[in-house]
Amino acid sequence: MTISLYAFGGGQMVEAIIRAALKNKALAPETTFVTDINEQRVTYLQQKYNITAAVTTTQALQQAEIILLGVRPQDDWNAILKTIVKENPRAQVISIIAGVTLQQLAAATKVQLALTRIIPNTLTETGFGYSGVTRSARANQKIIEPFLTSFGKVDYIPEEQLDIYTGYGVAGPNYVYNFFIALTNAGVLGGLSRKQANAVALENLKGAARMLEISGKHPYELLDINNSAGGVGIAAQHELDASDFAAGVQNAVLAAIQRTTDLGGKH
Ligand SMILES: NC(=O)C1=CN([C@@H]2O[C@H](COP(=O)(O)OP(=O)(O)OC[C@H]3O[C@@H](n4cnc5c(N)ncnc54)[C@H](O)[C@@H]3O)[C@@H](O)[C@H]2O)C=CC1
Ligand SMILES: O=C(O)[C@@H]1CCC=N1
Repeated sequence: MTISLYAFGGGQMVEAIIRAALKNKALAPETTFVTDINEQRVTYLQQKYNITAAVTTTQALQQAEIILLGVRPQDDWNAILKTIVKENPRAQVISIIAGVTLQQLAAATKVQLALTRIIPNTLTETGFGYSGVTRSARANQKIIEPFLTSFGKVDYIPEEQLDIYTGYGVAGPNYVYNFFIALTNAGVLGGLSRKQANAVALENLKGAARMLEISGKHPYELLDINNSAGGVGIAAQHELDASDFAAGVQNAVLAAIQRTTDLGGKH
């Protein structure tokens, strides 16, 4: 069964959510509405997904079961919440805005809305990737869950963990993309063609992930299998251990978590 949705902000993340939710039949094009201040986005979304996208459409807002807050922390979500209170205060309101807390959202209006905060992952169409989710007292899990699970796995977490989830989990594909680039460049440096290097790295990435999943082994145990005594793997391991590899990744994650908290705090 589909649910009607009205989204404020039709940027990258809302598009990724809608694409997966339409594909998985949690949304139907005829009851999916997006408003954006950018006319080009409106035209693009309309043409690509056959949904209604517009600069404003009050009637659709009044009828929506779920309202998605898809703007950035720096945008005027305060004014959007006031519009929601005026037009449809009973809807389930889901915010994907990084760093902005339930308390900050609630403080923008006098009426208590049915708020849920999520931090979605851009891997929406893959079936992988967790959204971190924190519900307010008024949120209705039964109504929102089929929608949430249509674009990723769902992890209900305490709100204090949402910023960590954002910098670590949701920015997570970024770290993997960077690792992939570093690795494939190494293959090319070693003498493989770009095509070969990409293909080998992708297989290894998928295979190693699967190995972690099916073996249940700690990665140190898997490394032990891959590193023969006095051999090739351990020579590479020595160089990695002597480098800033681990600290670089960890510092990047900590910076992303800090940036999430700063962004929310500023607005
Ligand atoms: N891109 C990502 O990987 C993730 C993004 N998020 C969150 O999603 C939100 C959107 O991020 P992106 O899609 O990457 O940004 P984006 O910049 O692509 O999208 C924001 C959209 O909101 C529109 N907008 C701004 N003010 C508006 C208003 N008052 N009314 C209607 N539309 C308005 C903009 O024109 C733009 O199209 C942010 O709050 C971000 O923290 C959350 C998880 C992951
Ligand atoms: O870069 C961003 O702001 C979004 C939020 C988390 C990941 N991407």
